[in-house]
Amino acid sequence: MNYYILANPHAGHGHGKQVTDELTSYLTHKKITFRLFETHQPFDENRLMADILAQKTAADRILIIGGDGTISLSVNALPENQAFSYIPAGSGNDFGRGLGISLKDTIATFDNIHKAQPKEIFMLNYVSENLSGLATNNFGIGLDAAMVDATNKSLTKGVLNKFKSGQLAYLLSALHVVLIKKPFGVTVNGVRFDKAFLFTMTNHSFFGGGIPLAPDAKITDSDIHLIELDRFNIVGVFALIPKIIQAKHFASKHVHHLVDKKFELVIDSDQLVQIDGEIHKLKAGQKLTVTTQKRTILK
Ligand SMILES: Nc1ncnc2c1ncn2[C@@H]1O[C@H](COP(=O)(O)OP(=O)(O)OP(=O)(O)O)[C@@H](O)[C@H]1O
Repeated sequence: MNYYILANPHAGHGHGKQVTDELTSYLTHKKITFRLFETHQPFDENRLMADILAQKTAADRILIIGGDGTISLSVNALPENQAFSYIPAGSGNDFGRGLGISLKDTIATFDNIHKAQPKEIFMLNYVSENLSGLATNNFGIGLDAAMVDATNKSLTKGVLNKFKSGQLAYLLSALHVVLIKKPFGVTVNGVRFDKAFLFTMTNHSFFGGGIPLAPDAKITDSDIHLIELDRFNIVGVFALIPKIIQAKHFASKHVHHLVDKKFELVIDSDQLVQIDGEIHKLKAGQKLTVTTQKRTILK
């Protein structure tokens, strides 16, 4: 049995390389055979995963090293029945947090992987006219999409990530976007929201680098958690931000928490959406269906 490792050395501003070097030295020392496939440019995961799938045998294992972007792209390139393992090496690492994997101890994480039995987890499966795929973390319309868009464009993120403050970068972008983002209308599973502001679906707890947006969501079940925040007065919205970080936001009457196996929704106006931190567009009037898909992990 060989490990086929897909690694993003640039994840976590170079942490991906550190983790990969540490792991490959350990594997060599332990005489565990592996082949390493490193990304050479953004969005290389699809090509590398195709190479891996063409070369590996049924007995071989796939191990992914990187952040939330790497795992999302990699999983989208994997067939539904292909098991995988994951070692987080990004800045936000929400998927790693959702899995309950150590974000620090690479070797302990690998030792667990090496002796693991297959486990079922669930991911969001989204389908609309122009947009379909799997989300390993979350699918957000409105505020978080605007926030991710602003954060991606912001120089601030690069500076703050050097100090390992990815969460702070998201927070600062959020503060700015909260002031300028307009609410939107949406109908979801027959429920109407006229002033949706934050509208995010997830099936594990974490968002934006460790913020517990859906504290009771579990990656091991097929429930999808939808968190909707109405746009109300701006002072109130700002006051909710620390409550979200402390997982106390469900006490607010402006926060709605829907849990279901399937969400069907239509938005009233074109909106940016963020899917695992990547920005896309969803058009007004287009039906979006979100369910879950079962995947197998060794962790
Ligand atoms: N060789 C490369 N050179 C430059 N960028 C790369 C390379 N390989 C991958 N990337 C890009 O690296 C980026 C960061 O990857 P990833 O999202 O996994 O880590 P992160 O952003 O540091 O962590 P997180 O998403 O957990 O906050 C992705 O946008 C990916 O496209």
